Amino acid sequence: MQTMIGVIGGSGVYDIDGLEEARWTRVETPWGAPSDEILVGRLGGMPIAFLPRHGRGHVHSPTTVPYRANIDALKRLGVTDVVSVSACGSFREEMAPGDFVIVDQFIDRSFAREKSFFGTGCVAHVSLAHPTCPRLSAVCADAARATGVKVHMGGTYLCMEGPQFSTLAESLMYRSWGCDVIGMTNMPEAKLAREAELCYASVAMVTDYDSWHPHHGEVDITAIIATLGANASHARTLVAGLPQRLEAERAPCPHGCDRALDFAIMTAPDKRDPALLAKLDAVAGRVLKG
Ligand SMILES: CSC[C@H]1O[C@H](OP(=O)(O)O)[C@H](O)[C@@H]1O
Ligand SMILES: Nc1ncnc2[nH]cnc12
Repeated sequence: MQTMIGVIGGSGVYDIDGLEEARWTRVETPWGAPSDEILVGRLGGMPIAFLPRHGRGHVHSPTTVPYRANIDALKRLGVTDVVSVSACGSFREEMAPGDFVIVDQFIDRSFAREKSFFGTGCVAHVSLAHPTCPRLSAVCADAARATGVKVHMGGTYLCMEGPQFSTLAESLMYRSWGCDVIGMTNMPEAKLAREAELCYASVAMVTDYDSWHPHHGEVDITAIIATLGANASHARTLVAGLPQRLEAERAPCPHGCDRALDFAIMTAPDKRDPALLAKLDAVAGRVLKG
């Protein structure tokens, strides 16, 4: 199978440059419209799809991002490896604004979002103990280091609902839980990527110290936006470095991301809802066909 990179650009990252044969494409999905058209093309000879998570012009809030449509659309286009690029607050002194954190764990505190492609008529339970792909994460870390930014390998991302930032009490509590960074979007994105059998890596770019830090006061969106600009430029350089670090002919994921549904579907074949099965054509076609 051919490798195809899918990049989901977060706040401040609404396009990428350097693509050959680039065109913005509208993709319809059974889960509605994705956040925006998707920029498809080739980068360093490798097929790539770029989707701005909030849409160009930042239209969608973290709650209204159509997460299922976004992941389905990338899968439908042939994407095999999803790189999520996000802004985040930091709970660690050493994870400073401008640093990149290659996230490997999540605590999901979001509550107003659809979190699964499956449900009544086709129930599935995928494993999420290791929600990111170590192979793809290592590639992202290497590409991030090459941009010159400080890279932290591994970190726990607290996903809050938002759109308001945390209270001081919440910020202190998340810190006491051992969280490293905080954002509003990587869940349910990572869960859905796993259900869709896509490798998923999360590059979290620190913009602020949330509100716990005694010397940095509360989160200030103006300061965040100032940091976003430099982070976004490093993110674009990181993305440009991905194709040379990935195999064009893709070996199966050694961590099994691309086989996550092998034993996950619980609903007996004769009890499955044909309407839901039809919606699952891209996400679960591999295991539902035949
Ligand atoms: C602009 S600060 C808050 C906003 O930024 C992050 O977005 P993304 O994860 O898409 O980069 C954060 O999650 C909030 O949505
Ligand atoms: N402190 C913060 N909390 C939640 N999301 C963020 N995105 C960037 N900074 C953030």
